[in-house]
Amino acid sequence: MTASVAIQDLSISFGHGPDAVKVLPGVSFSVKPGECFGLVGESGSGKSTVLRCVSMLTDFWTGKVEIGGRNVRDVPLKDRCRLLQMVFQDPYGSLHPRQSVRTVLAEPLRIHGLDDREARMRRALTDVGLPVEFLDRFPHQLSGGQRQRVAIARALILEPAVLLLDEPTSALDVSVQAEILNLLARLREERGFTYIMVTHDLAVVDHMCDRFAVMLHGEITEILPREAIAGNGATHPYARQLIAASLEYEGQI
Ligand SMILES: Nc1ncnc2c1ncn2[C@@H]1O[C@H](COP(=O)(O)OP(=O)(O)OP(=O)(O)O)[C@@H](O)[C@H]1O
Repeated sequence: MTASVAIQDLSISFGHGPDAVKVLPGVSFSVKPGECFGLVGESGSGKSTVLRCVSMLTDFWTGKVEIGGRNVRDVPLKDRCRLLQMVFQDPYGSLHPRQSVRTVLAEPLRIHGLDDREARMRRALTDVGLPVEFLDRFPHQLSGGQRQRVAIARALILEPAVLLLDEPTSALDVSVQAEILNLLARLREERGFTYIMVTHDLAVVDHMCDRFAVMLHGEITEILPREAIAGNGATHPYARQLIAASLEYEGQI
C-alpha cells in the first residue's frame, strides 16, 4: 500500500499564555505516493515535531494533514495505525526491556484481530533480515542494529502506507547505519511505502530521499530535489550554508 501526504499550514505552540512558544508557525508540504521526503535543519528547528503532529502523537496543532486524501483527524486510532507508523531514533528506548520480540510483534496483530499471527511475525522478521529464532529474544539480547530492525518490523507488521522515520540511524554505529538505510531503501522499493525522514545528515538524504525540505526556526526555507546537494543548488542563504557545510565535511573525510 502507498499514499500521498499533504500537510497544509501545520502550526503548533508549546506552553500557555505569555510563555507560549510557537514552534511551527505554519508548515506546508506534500509528499507523493512512494516518495522519500527528507526533513533537515538545525537542532530544535521543529523536524521531529512535524512527525509527531502528522502521527497524532501530539494532537493539539492546527492546520490540515491528509494521508491518502483522508484527514488524519477523522481517521480512528485503529485505522490510523494501518495508515502510518513511526520509527524512532533510539532503538533502546523504543522497545520494552521485558517484552520479547514475539510479544512486541504479536501485540499489534492481536489488537487488529489479524489471523496467521505466527506466519506474519516470521515474515516480518525475515523481511528485516533477522532469523525467525529471534522471536524469542529480549531487547538486551540484541545489538543496536538488530533492535532497530525489530522496531522496523513492528512498524511494518500492520502493512502501513506511510512510514515516519525520526533519525532512524543516528543512534547506530556507522557500518550498521548503512545496513539499516539499505534495508529501508529496499523495503520502499519492494512495497512502495511513502517515507518522511528526519535526519541531520545530508549524506543520508543524498542516499535515500527524492526531495527534502530545509527547516529553520519551525519554517521551511526551501524544498529541494536530492540532486541539488552535489552542486549546492539551494537559493536560500541558510539552505546554501547547510549544504556547503556538509559538502565541506564530506570533502574532508
Ligand atoms: N513537548 C514539548 N514541550 C515544549 N517544547 C517542546 C516540546 N516538544 C518540542 N519542543 C520544542 O520545540 C522545538 C522543536 O523541537 P523538535 O524536537 O521538533 O526539533 P528538531 O528539529 O527535531 O531537533 P533535533 O534535531 O535536535 O531533534 C524545540 O525548541 C523544542 O524544545
